[in-house]
Amino acid sequence: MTTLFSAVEAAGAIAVPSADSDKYSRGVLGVVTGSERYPGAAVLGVEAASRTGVGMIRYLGPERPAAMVLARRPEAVTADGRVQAWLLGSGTDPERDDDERARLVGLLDQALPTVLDAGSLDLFAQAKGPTVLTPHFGELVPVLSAVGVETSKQAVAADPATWAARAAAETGATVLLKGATTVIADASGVRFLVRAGQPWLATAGSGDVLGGVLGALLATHQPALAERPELLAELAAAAAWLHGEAGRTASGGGPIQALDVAEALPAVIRRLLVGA
Ligand SMILES: NC(=O)C1=CN([C@@H]2O[C@H](COP(=O)(O)OP(=O)(O)OC[C@H]3O[C@@H](n4cnc5c(N)ncnc54)[C@H](OP(=O)(O)O)[C@@H]3O)[C@@H](O)[C@H]2O)[C@@H](O)CC1
Ligand SMILES: Nc1ncnc2c1ncn2[C@@H]1O[C@H](COP(=O)(O)OP(=O)(O)O)[C@@H](O)[C@H]1O
Repeated sequence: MTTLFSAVEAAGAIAVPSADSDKYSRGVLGVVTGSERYPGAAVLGVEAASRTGVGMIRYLGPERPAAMVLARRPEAVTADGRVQAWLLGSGTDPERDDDERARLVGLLDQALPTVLDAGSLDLFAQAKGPTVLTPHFGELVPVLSAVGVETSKQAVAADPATWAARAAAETGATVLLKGATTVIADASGVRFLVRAGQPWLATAGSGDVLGGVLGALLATHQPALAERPELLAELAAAAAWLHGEAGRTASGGGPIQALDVAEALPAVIRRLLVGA
């Protein structure tokens, strides 16, 4: 059944720390995003994840984006270690060498909750854990083509719900198809429509911020996801709702940049949790 996702449901997706929480029990998000060409995507995703709330972020991407991530967020850790969920692909190139492919496949073999965005969308068949694909209309076309379904960006734009459901059915992943209305579909069909955002969100890097929000929600719900797979679509919808609402809050009717959206997240979450 499809429902329009609500603020109450989004509030339920926030993992609030308790007196016995520590940074590991809250959840660690591993991030492999950004490249020489698009280093900013790494900064945007890490900033968004950190402002959504997570115990720790391990940024494990290339050197230049890593330096930029640390300059913006010294809290990020660039050493290998325990991780509860992965965010892969924003700002990366799907034209990777064999070593990089083997490394990413190795991460996917861990079967942890994973967001596959942008340059990592082609790895959906290698993902072993609960996986959310986060394409825009243009990016859904090659995902479908890889499973033998030919379509076009125009066809997807004309009927996003149908194509999101088809992609979920064919790939076995949960699909978050971005747009003015974001569609979340899983194996049971279209689960949620999210219309929290507004057109000022159509700005470069906005999707990289969404990836960070979703990564944080997966990392903070890893044990629950293992018990309740249908939670994945709920978390994806919550991420789209938080992203949209943060965009609306940051904008107030005027222009915004992607980083503004990430910075507005704590206020949006505070309003959801304590109504202030
Ligand atoms: N600061 C940074 O580091 C930033 C880094 N970024 C990173 O850049 C990488 C590439 O991102 P990208 O998918 O936007 O690819 P890009 O080559 O621009 O477009 C290819 C074609 O796709 C289409 N298309 C694009 N968007 C669409 C949409 N929303 N809805 C529908 N269609 C859309 C459009 O097709 P057309 O307009 O020709 O129909 C366009 O020609 C990716 O890794 C991302 O994370 C970006 O987030 C920006 C900030
Ligand atoms: N007209 C719109 N109204 C509301 N939200 C939008 C609109 N256009 C884009 N968005 C949102 O902005 C984000 C754009 O993501 P994406 O296309 O991946 O951009 P980028 O690659 O620049 O990060 C998505 O979350 C999408 O839902």
